[in-house]
Amino acid sequence: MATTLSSSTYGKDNVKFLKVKKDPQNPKKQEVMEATVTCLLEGGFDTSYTEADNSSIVPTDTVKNTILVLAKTTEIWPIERFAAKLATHFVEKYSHVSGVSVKIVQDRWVKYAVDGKPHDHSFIHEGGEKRITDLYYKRSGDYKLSSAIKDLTVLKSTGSMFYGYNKCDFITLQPTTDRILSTDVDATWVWDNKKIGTVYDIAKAADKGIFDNVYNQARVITLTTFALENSPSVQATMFNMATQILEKACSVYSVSYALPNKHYFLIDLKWKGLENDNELFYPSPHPNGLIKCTVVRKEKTKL
Ligand SMILES: O=c1[nH]c(=O)c2[nH]c(=O)[nH]c2[nH]1
Repeated sequence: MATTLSSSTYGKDNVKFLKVKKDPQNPKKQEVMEATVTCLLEGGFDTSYTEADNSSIVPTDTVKNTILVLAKTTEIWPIERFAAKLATHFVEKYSHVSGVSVKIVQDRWVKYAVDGKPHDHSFIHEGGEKRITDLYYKRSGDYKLSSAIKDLTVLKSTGSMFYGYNKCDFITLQPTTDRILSTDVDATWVWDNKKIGTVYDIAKAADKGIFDNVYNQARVITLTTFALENSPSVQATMFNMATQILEKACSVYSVSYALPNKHYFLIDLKWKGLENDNELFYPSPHPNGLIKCTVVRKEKTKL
């Protein structure tokens, strides 16, 4: 059968390292970054697929070595800076590379307090929560950079409602003004290239603290809104969170949330003559709701 290669990309996935950064004034005062990197190349590799000609292939082993050498020899905080460093490296070094995708997933190691002050080099691994960046960079100069919080698991035991929804002959759900709300936060924000500049300006934005600031703001907004709002629905809450991030972060173009609604069902104890006033729940493993949205600023209407 006559076929043609319609698209391809390749590289190394799951490249892991932990980097220690020492304070030059006090080498026992340290920061750590544990990261998992994916780096995929595209470009003039077609004949490796279609003619078994390996001459164009930069081996995935070389891609892995590059990630580790650049992790050792360059500044890698924040992850957005390291993603830009990797992407530009491959395009600069190999003339047949036309595009690079880099994804970096950072573990959340947080210094913990000893005698009331954060210890210099002892950290807690805060659950499964990750900080993520995704960069797709093309030789033409185009790029798409996003950052994300993933698997930040939260639960509130009251302060959440759900009523007024569509009722049809398939409905069994009872309306409630008091329920448990729980989710694994997946929040992603896409950066506005017009505000950041070229891919080489990502390092400048990093120097200004933009990536760390917005990450911290997005995390605080998510957690504060989750706690303080009497949630009418997951939909309304996530829109509210995304709007606040867009209000605060002028370099962000869009904000997306993908939130599972992890159900906790009230256990019926009437058979034992016991009232269950939202005190004992069954954590239902599945199914879960899954609610997603992307929010952007409204375009200003021209007068
Ligand atoms: O916040 C919610 N949104 C829904 O769309 C939904 N659907 C449902 O059964 N429970 C909920 N809760």
